[in-house]
Parts: sequence; C-alpha cells; structure tokens
Amino acid sequence: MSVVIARNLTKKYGDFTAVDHINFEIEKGEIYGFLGPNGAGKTTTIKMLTGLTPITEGDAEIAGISINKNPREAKKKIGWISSEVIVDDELSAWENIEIQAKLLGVKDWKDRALDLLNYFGIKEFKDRKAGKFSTGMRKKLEVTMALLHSPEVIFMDEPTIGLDVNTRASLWNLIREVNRDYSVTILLTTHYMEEADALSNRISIINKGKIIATGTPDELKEKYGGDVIELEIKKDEIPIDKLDQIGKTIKKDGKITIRVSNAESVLLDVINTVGSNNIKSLKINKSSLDTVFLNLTGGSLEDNQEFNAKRFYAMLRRATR
Ligand SMILES: Nc1ncnc2c1ncn2[C@@H]1O[C@H](COP(=O)(O)OP(=O)(O)OP(=O)(O)O)[C@@H](O)[C@H]1O
Repeated sequence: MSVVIARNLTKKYGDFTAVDHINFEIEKGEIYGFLGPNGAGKTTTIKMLTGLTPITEGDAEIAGISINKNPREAKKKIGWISSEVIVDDELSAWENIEIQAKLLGVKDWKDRALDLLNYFGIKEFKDRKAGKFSTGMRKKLEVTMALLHSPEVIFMDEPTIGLDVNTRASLWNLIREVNRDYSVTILLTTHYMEEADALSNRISIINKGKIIATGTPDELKEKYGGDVIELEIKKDEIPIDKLDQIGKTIKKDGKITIRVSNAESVLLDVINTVGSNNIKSLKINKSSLDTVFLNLTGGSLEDNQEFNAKRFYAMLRRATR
C-alpha cells in the first residue's frame, strides 16, 4: 500500500518552475530518501505535501487523501520535522509538547507523550527548559512532537544538517528505530549521499525540480554507478568522441567526467588521449552514490549547491546554542 503518492506534482513561482511534474510513490513502512543539492526542490515538495504552499499543478495523496481536495484531513496523517525551529527554548519539553498537542487538536495526548519521552530516554527531563537540552535531546523532543498524533508518515527535511558526526550517527539510529518500532513511513530529504545511502530503502534523486532517477541505493549504483574520472584540462579542444569510446563522457564548465567500470585500468588510455601536458587536474571517484549523481548530472553535489539562507541560519542557531 502506498502512503504517499505524488502525481505530476508541480510548483511554479512566477515563471520559475521549482518542482516540475514529479511522480513518486512511497510504500507503507519505507524510509524514502529525497536526495538533491540545495535549490533542487526538496523543501518545496515537502511544503506542497504538507499543504504549506499551494500546488500549482498535479496532486498528491497522503494515506489515500487528496491534498487538493481535503488538505485538513491529509495534514492529520503527517508529522513534520524541519530545520526551522519548532521548539520554544523558553518552554519546558512538556509545555512544548502540550502546545503541539493543541495545535494538532490531539485530545488524549499525555499518555502517548509520556510513552514517547520514555522511549527516547528523556522522560526525566520533561520539565527542563528545551533551551537547556543538548542537540541530541532536542532532536528526540522534535521527533516526540512529530509522532504525538500517530501520523502515517513523517517528513524530515534535512534532519541532520549542521549536526556533528556523532550526533548525526545517533540520529540515524533513532530514525531507523522509530521507523521500525512505530511502523511509521518516513520521507527524508538530504543532500548528504551517505545519509540517503545509509537510511533509505529507496531514493529519488532530484535535480533542478525534476526527479532524474529512482531506485534502491544498490539499484542506482548498479544502473548509474561505476567509477568516474574527473579531468580539468588546459586547452579546450579535446577528442571527446575518443574519450567516449573509453567511457561515457560529459563536458561541462571546463570539467570532463568519464564514467568507466574500473578507473585504474583505463587511466593510461585517458591520459594518452587527452595528452599529459593538457591535464590541469585529475581525480578518480570510486563507485558510490556520489558517482551516481555525478554520472547523472555531470556535476558533483557540492558544485550544485546554491547559497541557502535557511540552511545558513539553521547552522548558525545550532552553533550558538
Ligand atoms: N517563495 C519562493 N519564491 C521564489 N522562489 C523560491 C521560493 N521558494 C523556493 N524558491 C526557489 O525554488 C527552488 C527550489 O527551492 P527548495 O527550497 O525547494 O530547494 P531544496 O532542494 O529544498 O533546497 P534546500 O534544501 O536548500 O531548501 C530554488 O531555486 C529556490 O530558490
């Protein structure tokens, strides 16, 4: 059974198409990764799915309920965790939960809240101000608040952004445990390849508003993986057709990427074809989800990042907390 279905979901801001006729289905119990660089359209997709921004074209269903036709009912099936602050530092954990319960219209929330706090090991801190929580505890509080109304699906928008490596690892475990123990479907957006790889049963790669590939991490690596040789050259005229015989070659912004099954075994061929004097830099990327993105777009995730004020302030907030 599909818990989330997007059909030709589209968002336009004036003439600019931020999300362009995307289609995907998330099965019950899946952790589904939405992977793409900043500005790819991940947050806009989640905002449409949560009814926070109007859908320009297409529709989506949450647990069988159309967002266009019945947004209020659809919203009840969703829990949402975003990088924007949803926890009030000045209030205790319990007060934060109480406000969330009122916002969501959950009547008998106290037992559920105590169960969740107990499950996450933060029950004894329920009367402590959220501002005094560590980042890990705060994440647990956010997840408690998102699970309070027993949603069918939780949307996590860049859940580990700005977290240190250890906190990120423990949040990954927490996401897996919540998915398993509360049978909740999870859609998470990320621009971290390793995060999508480690957590997701299936992944859609989104770039410039379009889904460019969908599959399990293994399927994507199998289909679009392979090593990638990245070259920067000094002179512009190089025999692309000859490189293409070695491996699929893309030339973009002065950079050349060549997709091969084993980089080391063709390296000499590549160097001879381009001419060693003509090489400014050469890099080998062994097969991974990173190379999947590289192979699909001809650019790395980092190259594709646009400045994102929301992300910047989220990181700043965490750093100064
Ligand atoms: N309110 C808006 N008005 C105009 N353009 C917008 C608006 N919101 C987003 N955009 C643009 O739509 C595109 C998609 O943005 P979106 O925030 O969905 O990307 P994203 O993949 O979620 O990236 P991030 O994770 O950095 O938020 C970007 O080019 C962004 O600048």
